[in-house]
Amino acid sequence: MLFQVEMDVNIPIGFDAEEGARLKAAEKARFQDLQRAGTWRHIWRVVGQYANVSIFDVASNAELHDILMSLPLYPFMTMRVTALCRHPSSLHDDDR
Ligand SMILES: O=C(O)C[C@H]1C=CC(=O)O1
Repeated sequence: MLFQVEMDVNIPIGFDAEEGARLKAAEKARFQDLQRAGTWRHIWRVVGQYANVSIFDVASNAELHDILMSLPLYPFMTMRVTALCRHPSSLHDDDR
């Protein structure tokens, strides 16, 4: 199952810089593990914002929920999730 997830990150001004750096490093490692596994299929930076648009490939809504809630930066994120399915005109068989 494919989902588009839009993530906006908002770390408050004045948040401990060392803890912020630790959380960002943990987030990057978690992201790269999920990317290698094929679960976090795509990510793009939204120009001019601390935000991304991502595509996840998961087995269930519950799996996506658990992944998103376990992200190190989750407490500082606002997310919008959109379920996707293959467009009938697509040439790509893996769009599902
Ligand atoms: O930078 C972000 O958009 C937040 C998050 C998503 C992947 C990652 O490494 O950090």
